[in-house]
Amino acid sequence: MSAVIKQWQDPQPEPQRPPGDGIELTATLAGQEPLLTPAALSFLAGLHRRFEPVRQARLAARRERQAFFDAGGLPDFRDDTAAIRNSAWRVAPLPAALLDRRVEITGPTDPKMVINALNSGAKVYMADFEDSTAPTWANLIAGQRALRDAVAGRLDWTAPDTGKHYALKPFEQQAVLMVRPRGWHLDEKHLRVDGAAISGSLFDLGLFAFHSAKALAALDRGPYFYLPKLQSMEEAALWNEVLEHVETELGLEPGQMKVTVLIETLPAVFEMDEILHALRSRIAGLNCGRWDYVFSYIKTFRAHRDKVLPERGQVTMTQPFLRAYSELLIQTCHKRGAHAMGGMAAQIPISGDEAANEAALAKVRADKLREVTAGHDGTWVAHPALIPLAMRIFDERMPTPHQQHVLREDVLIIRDDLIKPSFGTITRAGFEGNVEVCVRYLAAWLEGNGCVPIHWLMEDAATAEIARTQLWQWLHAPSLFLDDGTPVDFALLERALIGLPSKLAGDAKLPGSGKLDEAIAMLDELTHSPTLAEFLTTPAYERID
Ligand SMILES: CC(=O)SCCNC(=O)CCNC(=O)[C@H](O)C(C)(C)COP(=O)(O)OP(=O)(O)OC[C@H]1O[C@@H](n2cnc3c(N)ncnc32)[C@H](O)[C@@H]1OP(=O)(O)O
Ligand SMILES: O=CC(=O)O
Ligand SMILES: [Mg+2]
Repeated sequence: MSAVIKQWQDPQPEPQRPPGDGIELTATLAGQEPLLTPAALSFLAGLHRRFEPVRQARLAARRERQAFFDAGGLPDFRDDTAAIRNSAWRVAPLPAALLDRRVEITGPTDPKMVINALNSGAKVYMADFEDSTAPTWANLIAGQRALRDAVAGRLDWTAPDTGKHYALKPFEQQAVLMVRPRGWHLDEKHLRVDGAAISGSLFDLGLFAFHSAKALAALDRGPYFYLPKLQSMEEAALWNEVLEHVETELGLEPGQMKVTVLIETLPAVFEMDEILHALRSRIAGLNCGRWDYVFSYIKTFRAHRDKVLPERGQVTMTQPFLRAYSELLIQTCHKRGAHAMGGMAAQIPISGDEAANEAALAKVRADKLREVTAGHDGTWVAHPALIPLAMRIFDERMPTPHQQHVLREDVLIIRDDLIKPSFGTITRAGFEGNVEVCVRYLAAWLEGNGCVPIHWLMEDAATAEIARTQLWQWLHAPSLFLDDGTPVDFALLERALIGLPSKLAGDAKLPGSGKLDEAIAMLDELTHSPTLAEFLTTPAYERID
């Protein structure tokens, strides 16, 4: 289990800032000053002042578009951007370090994870301030420090309980570092500029770039980023402007900072060409962020009774709407000279049960085989033990560094393929499983842990969001029944919630055990609310330090 970071131990002298500069830090941790220097804060404030109005406009555009879907509208390819889709252009050539990305490991940014991931043998490590991180100030500061020290080659860590020492392998043997900042919808409440919270995206990306961009550029390693949860080409254009500005401010070459965009919202799948185009001087690929994509499908169609999905376990990548999404992503990327990255299988290794472990690994193997056969250029794993398995499959099936030559011209995907209803059932176990995952994940998150194993599946903000939005949609859809004929109603939810504390009581090591009551109350409130909350993490963020 990744440890929750508490505090730094090495206090530094207090830096001085001019009074009345409009910058306010509302939290302090011993030792945060070397990161949040006056120059770094002024750089972040500059980002905020320049880009906050546009961020707010983009968030308002999301709300407007959702109102159209709620009124019965359906997503579609845009008329006003047909010229981008229909003309010939390619993205800028990819840097050498990003040509072969066959296996990427992802994970939170505490020092042990960072060292383990960089040493793991994966081609890339995506250091995650997003789906797998609960953005407590302590986690963010420790993560930023770990990444800055890793880039500088001086990160090491000793486990306080066992005394085990962790140190980085030589640079040439490390995975290539990519950083995923939070999405546009999240604020960083601990840094306020002119009275308003700065965007979490700008804080995460800006602070990392401020400290490490020059060093990474000197190593010919970017910096490189994964950009999450975009919904439109205008949001991609905003990112491009931010990155151009950062390059200018930090004295980097134009296009030095490369990005991979997660296509993990339903609106974005209709704008993949446009997103690549908006970022064409710096984009290295798109990624099938399948878990958020399913979450977004549910959210977009919250009011569409005919698009209700079956229980989570039945929504696999072989459902027609998900297969269409992955094939269109591959076709679009390869046409434009970008990598088409696959996504995350949720299974993790199971210790102490050989048969169950083999069954879990077989599912991961099947998923990776599907990806490489479809034409993906690489994939994600959640755990280091899965790297050899994924690597073997890609090595066997992809002898070249990537397979951009696989154009998938056999694929013809139209709008209706991408929004096709899925068939399946909702069982009692599926309903109760959603309740359990929501409560346990939320409880862990409130304690500062953004990624936990539950029943040997990796659960993070994206997978938990599927469970949460499914419950809301099922409970608010008229006349919905479990496969045994039981009506899906609030009585069913109450029974599941009431039974949960006793079901979990025996597990003293349960992440989040101190926050179960708070999590139960939150889920109860979120599911009863007549409107669907856009993100679980927004109200939950108000409750963490
Ligand atoms: C939908 C999406 O966005 S997917 C992307 C976001 N999600 C992720 O990145 C998931 C990352 N994975 C994880 O956080 C973890 O693997 C978990 C929580 C699922 C399981 O963690 P644990 O229960 O600690 O796993 P386990 O005990 O088997 O770990 C064994 C070792 O591997 C390490 N490890 C596990 N996962 C990772 C990882 N992703 N990166 C680096 N090291 C890891 C552990 O730190 C531990 O190290 P140690 O032996 O030195 O102590
Ligand atoms: O970020 C990845 C996802 O699946 O969501
Ligand atoms: Mg995601």
